[in-house]
Amino acid sequence: MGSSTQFLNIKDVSTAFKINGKYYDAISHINLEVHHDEILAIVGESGCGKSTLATTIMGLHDPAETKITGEVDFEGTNLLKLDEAGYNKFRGAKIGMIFQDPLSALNPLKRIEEQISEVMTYHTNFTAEQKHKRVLELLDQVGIVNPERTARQFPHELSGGMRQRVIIAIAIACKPDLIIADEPTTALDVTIQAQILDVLRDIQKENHAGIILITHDLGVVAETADRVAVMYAGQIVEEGTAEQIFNTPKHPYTRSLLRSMPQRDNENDDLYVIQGNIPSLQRMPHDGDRFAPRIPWVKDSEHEAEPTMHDIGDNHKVRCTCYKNFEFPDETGSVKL
Ligand SMILES: Nc1ncnc2c1ncn2[C@@H]1O[C@H](COP(=O)(O)OP(=O)(O)OP(=O)(O)O)[C@@H](O)[C@H]1O
Repeated sequence: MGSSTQFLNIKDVSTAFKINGKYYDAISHINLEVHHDEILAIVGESGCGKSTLATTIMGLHDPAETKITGEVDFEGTNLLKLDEAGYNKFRGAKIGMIFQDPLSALNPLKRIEEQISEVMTYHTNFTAEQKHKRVLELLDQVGIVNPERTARQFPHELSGGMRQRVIIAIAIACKPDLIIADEPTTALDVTIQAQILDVLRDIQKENHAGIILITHDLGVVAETADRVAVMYAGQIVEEGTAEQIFNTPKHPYTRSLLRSMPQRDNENDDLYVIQGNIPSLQRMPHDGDRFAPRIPWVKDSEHEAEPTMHDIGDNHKVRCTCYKNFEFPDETGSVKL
């Protein structure tokens, strides 16, 4: 991946929420780059900060309740310095967003055509005729078989999968360079899920967009992503190509996630369960390896006091040194879970 295609650079970004008058970090010192023509998956358990990262990039936080530091450089503009009017020029135009629940993202009272056209009315000078043509083109691009008919329908007349296709059509209407998809297939059944992921992949290829795909589902990541950032407790703990993450995972958290993933060809139903939980924001440790309490058999001396990201070659990065000698208890045979 050449650095020339990089267009989003997230630098040292932290977002803290105000809880009972005090600020607590939900994401801490995030550094990430997104390139054109790639799908970057952000993966981790519920509560690890994936959505907070997405909404921070999109400027969707109330400044009275959140403290955001760092820089989000999008094609030369630091998004974090924009006011609401400034952000509105980017959202829907150069940055498209796809949320988990297509029903709540659509207006129940408006026909599909009107909802897709709106974004073009706001961001382009298209005539009514041009917009109509583009609506049909978009519905076709997201795999809707009868665009004319669907354009005239209301959201409640469509299935969940169709609604998610419409949401994608809205997100890509102005050919954004960046698409942020937050759990885009979680509400859908497996077959439809695969179809929607195909649509996303096709769009990324056709539009040369960069896509940030947020998911807790490693199956989705394996199907779709070019690169992967694994998040734990508000930090990135490992980053690499999909191949590096799936074939040579390093961080104990990544390895635990992979071990807890159901395998199609695995006859053994006993899935690995990661001990404990992600700490709440108020209980988040600030020193040491945040994952250490969940791998208690690893000695303190194996962890760095202040874990940093290590580039272990070919841009494969891993936080903390504890990965070096890490083994699961059943691999060493010496510790019982
Ligand atoms: N507005 C808020 N006020 C206070 N705490 C928040 C707020 N939004 C998120 N959090 C907390 O921040 C942490 C990260 O949440 P976030 O929703 O970003 O995680 P996530 O990985 O996207 O999880 P999920 O997959 O369940 O959406 C959690 O502890 C959550 O409770």
